[in-house]
Amino acid sequence: MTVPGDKSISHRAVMFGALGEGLTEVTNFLNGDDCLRTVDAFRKLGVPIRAEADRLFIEGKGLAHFKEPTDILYVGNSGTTARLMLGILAGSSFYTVLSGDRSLNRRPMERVVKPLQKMGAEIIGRERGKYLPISIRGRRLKGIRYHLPVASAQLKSALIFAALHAEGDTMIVENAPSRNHTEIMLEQFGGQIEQHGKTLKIKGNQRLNGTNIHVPGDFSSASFFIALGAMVKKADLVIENIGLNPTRTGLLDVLKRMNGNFDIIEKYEKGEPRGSLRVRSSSLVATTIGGDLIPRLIDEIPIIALLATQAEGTTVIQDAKELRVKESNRISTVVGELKKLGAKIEATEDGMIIKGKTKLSGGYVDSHGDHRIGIMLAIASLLTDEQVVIENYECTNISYPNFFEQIKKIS
Ligand SMILES: O=C(O)C1=C[C@@H](OP(=O)(O)O)[C@@H](O)[C@H](O)C1
Ligand SMILES: C=C(OP(=O)(O)O)C(=O)O
Repeated sequence: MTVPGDKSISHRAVMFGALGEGLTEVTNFLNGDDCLRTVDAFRKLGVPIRAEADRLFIEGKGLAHFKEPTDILYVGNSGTTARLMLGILAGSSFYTVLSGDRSLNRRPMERVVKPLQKMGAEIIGRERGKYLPISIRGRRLKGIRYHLPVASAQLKSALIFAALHAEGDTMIVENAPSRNHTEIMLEQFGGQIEQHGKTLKIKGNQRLNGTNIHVPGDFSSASFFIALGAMVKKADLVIENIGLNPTRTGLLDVLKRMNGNFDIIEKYEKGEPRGSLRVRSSSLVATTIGGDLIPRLIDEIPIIALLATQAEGTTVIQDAKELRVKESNRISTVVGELKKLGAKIEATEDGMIIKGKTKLSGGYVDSHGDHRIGIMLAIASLLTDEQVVIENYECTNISYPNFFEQIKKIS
C-alpha cells in the first residue's frame, strides 16, 4: 500500500512555493483539510495556485508582492498553518488577521508571538497574544538569538520564515531535535541555513527561487498501519514511498524496543529521506518512552498507546505534556476513549501508563474532533469482534482523506 502525502511537508511546499520567485510544482500534495487551509490563505494573499488532483502549480512572487487580504485568514483546525503563517506575515508590509476553529483558538500561540515581537513584529491577540484571533501589522524585522523554550518544529519554522525577511542574522538554539522539514526545503528553494550543533543560523534578506517538490507519503499516517501490522495475527504489509526522516521516525525506535517485526526495505537519503517498510505480526513487549524521543514521535503517541495495550508488561510514556495542547488534550482523550474499550490505561501529568496485554471490547467512543484520535480508534476497532461506534469520525479528513477506503481494502 501507499499512504497520502506528508502533511508537514505539504504545508511547507505551499509556503516556500509562494515565497520563492517563479513556478513551483508540487506532486503528491496532501489534499487534507489542514493543507487546503494553507492553499486558501495564500490565494487570499494574492498568490495564484492551480490545483489538479494531487498536483499544485504555484506562481511564486516573494513576500514583497503579496497583497493585503480583504478578509480574515481562517485557518480552521491547523496549528501548523497558524504558527508558520505568523512567522511569514510578521515581515510583510500589510495588515492581516488570523483565526481558527474552536480547538485551534484554544491552542497556545504565545510561544510564537513573543520571539516575533522581539524581532520587532507588531502582533496583538486575545489574552495579550496568547490565543487566536491574532492581528499582525507587518514590520521590518531584525534578526535575534533565541533559545527555544519548547521542542516545537512549528515554533522553529515560524522563526526561520521570519528570519528570511529580517535585517541581519538569526540564531535559533534547540535543546532536542524536532522535525527539520523547513530546514531541508529552504535549501531546495536556494536559501541558506547553517547548523552548528544545536544552533541554526539563518541569514536575513534572502531571495528564494521556485522549484519542484515531490511530497513523500506521510510517516504519521503510515504509523497507523505499521502498528496494525504489528498487532494483528498473520499480517505482512509493505508500505511504499513513505517519508523516513529520522526526526519523524521515533515510532520505529520504539517498535524495535517492543520487539516489533519490521524492516526498512529500501531508503533514499537525498533531500527528504524516503523509502519502503515491511511490517509483520509481532509478539510485543512493553517499554518506557520519554526525553528527546518525544518530539520524534509526538503525533504517534495515540497509536503507540494502542500498541502498548497489545504488549506484555507496563508501558510508560513520559515528558509528553505537549500532548495536552494539541487538537484535543491527547492525554485525556487517548486515556478516556481507550478505557471505554477495556484498556488498562491511566493518565499522568506528562503522559500515561498502559498495562498489557488486554483483549479490547466494543463500545461507543468519540474522536473529540481530533483526527489522530479518530484514526487510532478505527484501528482499535479492528482488534475486537464486537462493534465499535466512533462519534465525530469525519475529522479524519484533516490528515487522511481516504483512510476509510484504505482500511476497508486491507482488513
Ligand atoms: O511543524 C509541523 O509540521 C508539526 C509540528 C508538531 O507540532 P509542534 O511544533 O507544536 O510540536 C506536530 O505535532 C504537528 O503535527 C506538525
Ligand atoms: C498536532 C497536529 O497538527 P497541527 O498542530 O498542525 O494542528 C497533528 O497533525 O497531529
